[in-house]
Amino acid sequence: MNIVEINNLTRKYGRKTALNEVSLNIEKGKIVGILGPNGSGKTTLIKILAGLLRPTNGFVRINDEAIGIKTKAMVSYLPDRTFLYSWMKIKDAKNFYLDFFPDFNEKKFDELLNFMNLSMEMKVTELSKGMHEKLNLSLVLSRDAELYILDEPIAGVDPVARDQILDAIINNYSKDSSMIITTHLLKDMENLFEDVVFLQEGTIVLEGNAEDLRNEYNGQIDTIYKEIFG
Ligand SMILES: Nc1ncnc2c1ncn2[C@@H]1O[C@H](COP(=O)(O)OP(=O)(O)OP(=O)(O)O)[C@@H](O)[C@H]1O
Repeated sequence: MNIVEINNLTRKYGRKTALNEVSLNIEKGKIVGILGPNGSGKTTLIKILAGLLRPTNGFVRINDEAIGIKTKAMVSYLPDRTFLYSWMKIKDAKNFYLDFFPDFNEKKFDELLNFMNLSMEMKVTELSKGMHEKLNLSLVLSRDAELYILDEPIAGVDPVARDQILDAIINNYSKDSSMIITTHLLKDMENLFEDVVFLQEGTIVLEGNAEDLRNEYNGQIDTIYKEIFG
């Protein structure tokens, strides 16, 4: 059973083709890494899945539904930029999510916040970059969503916080849900991925089960990445 079906997807920005006839199926219950250098089309792909950008051509289905209100309700999306207001304390951010998303799980959020060493009274503007990422990730993972889409979840955090975030992702992942994650930090993240997809200039150049690729290429995904893009 596929959670995501992408068929001949093309996205252009004016003359620039950011995605060129991409086809990809993502199986339910998997954690999939979308990998590729700057400008390869990762964010474009993710924004289309999150319903924030329209394709120029082709189609995408999530749980057999065309992108729209129904799929937006199933997808919990972590953008690569912050989306909270500067007047907010963490407790306001929580209430904002509670109001907005019927699947927001308050208990899960309280536990995650505690795990991330954050507290309700902290002001959003007074958080460091890494703390901010931890908060955003706590919010996004606290939805009982079918599909989580995380764009660069550990960029800009120190190694200890990185491990903490990776643990939070692993602990909060259930086989009933699926995850799509983009990253440049393959060394840190590759063990999380069951499947990986390599994007180059808007085209898929390699995809498959991470363990199979390690065996086939006799190296880590990080090494394969450097061979392809280096
Ligand atoms: N709003 C836009 N207008 C014009 N071109 C854009 C726009 N957004 C992205 N592009 C172009 O589309 C291509 C793909 O960009 P995208 O942001 O999807 O890449 P990415 O793989 O996410 O890169 P990064 O790793 O740097 O975040 C790039 O060539 C980029 O310049």
